[in-house]
Amino acid sequence: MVGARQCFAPTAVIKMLPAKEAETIILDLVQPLNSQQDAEIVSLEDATERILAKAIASEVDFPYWDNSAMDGYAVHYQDVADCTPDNPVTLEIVEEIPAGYPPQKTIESGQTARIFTGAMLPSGADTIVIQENTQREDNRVKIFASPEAKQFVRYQGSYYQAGNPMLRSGIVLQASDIAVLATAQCTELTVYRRPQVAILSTGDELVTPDTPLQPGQIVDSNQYALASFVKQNGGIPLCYGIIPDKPEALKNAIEQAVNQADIVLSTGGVSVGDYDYVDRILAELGGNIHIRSVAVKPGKPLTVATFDNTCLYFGIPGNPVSALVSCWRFVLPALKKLSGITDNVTPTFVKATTQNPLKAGGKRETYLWGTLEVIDGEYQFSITGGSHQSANLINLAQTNGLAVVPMGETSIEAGTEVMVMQV
Ligand SMILES: Nc1nc2c(c(=O)[nH]1)N[C@H]1C(S)=C(S)[C@@H](COP(=O)(O)OP(=O)(O)OC[C@H]3O[C@@H](n4cnc5c(N)ncnc54)[C@H](O)[C@@H]3O)O[C@H]1N2
Ligand code: MOO
Ligand SMILES: [Mg+2]
Repeated sequence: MVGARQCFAPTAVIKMLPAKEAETIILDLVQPLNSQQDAEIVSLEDATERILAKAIASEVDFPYWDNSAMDGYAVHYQDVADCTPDNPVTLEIVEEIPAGYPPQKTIESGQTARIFTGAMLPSGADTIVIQENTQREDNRVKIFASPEAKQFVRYQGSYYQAGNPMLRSGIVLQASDIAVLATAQCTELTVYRRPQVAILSTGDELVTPDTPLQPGQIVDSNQYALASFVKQNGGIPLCYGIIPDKPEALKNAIEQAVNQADIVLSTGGVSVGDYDYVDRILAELGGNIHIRSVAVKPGKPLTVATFDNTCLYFGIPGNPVSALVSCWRFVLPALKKLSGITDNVTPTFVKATTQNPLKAGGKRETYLWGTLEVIDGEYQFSITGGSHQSANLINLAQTNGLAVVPMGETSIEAGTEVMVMQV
């Protein structure tokens, strides 16, 4: 726990933690959902983007049966091992096997079956000759080229053998996984329940978007931004709306949220102003405060607290850009780990060439928003035009990358390398 701050003590006593250190502390605080108590059954149709809570093994081999990979003829390899265009071999066609129908006959030496892609290989045959290398004459076929032994046969179990591990728990199910599950005939799966994330906007100046603005008011954009962020990342947003800067009202709302949600995100009220009550209330409610400030711009005030290991609380700054940067940089890894995801929970940083000079104050790791593109196979970063102040959410729209100017550095020249966080 970072040293406790007196409620209205000077800000100088609050230690700004480097981003990486804060990320480590936060991830250490996160207790992933329990794969039994926090799991639910979903149908395959509803499983996309859900996180597997129970590893999957199939009771059936794949391919299920030996079958043909091509349209052609099923043969004994020995019968056709030496054919050439000048010295073809003629075989008797004893059966036609379309996909979906079991073969009725055993192929003897000198015989063949007409076969189609996906159809079961008849017993006796071990190789497929593609029809391009043949010429049919009634119930006979001439083979003009020798295949390789076992060519174009997809053997039972050659891709997967029943009982082996198929999909591990902790993965986010994508279309390719869904295909595997369908093939394994898993029509119902055990996935982690979605985490519940309470969202509170604090501030007397805030109104909902449908309210005509009175002087001094501002629309509560954070509620919508954070709800969207939570949904995008598999959580259930519990929208608590606007809570006034009144300690009692705020305390009640925070207490309720902490009791209801896995994660609570409040915005505003975490800096040093006289109406910034969040830290004090968290302490009064018995929260264990681990972080109060991070060396990140925008997003310096960040309170991270835990309640009896059942709820992780993020007191996020009110400025709208700071709020989203804090979510991308610090809340997302926590949300992913809590959700049961086991791999790649931390943000992805890629090396890019910046098209523009990047400026920073040097005291904090600075995140500048813009566009990340791949041009001629290399990442290029273009900073968004306009003000990069934390209140300017307008030019944050369509951002897909945040260029990072490290702490201690004040500029990065155009045309040089910069690390960019993908968002
Ligand atoms: N003397 C100092 N003042 C400030 C410092 C400091 O170190 N010393 N830090 C500044 C920084 S950095 C930030 S970031 C903000 C953080 O302030 P709070 O988290 O306490 O947030 P508020 O004061 O409540 O609001 C800040 C700003 O954001 C607007 N806001 C708040 N909530 C919303 C919302 N839901 N939707 C849209 N906009 C919102 C609010 O109107 C304020 O303009 O503190 C600086 N001050
Ligand atoms: O850190 Mo504050 O978020 O600069 O605006
Ligand atoms: Mg404030």
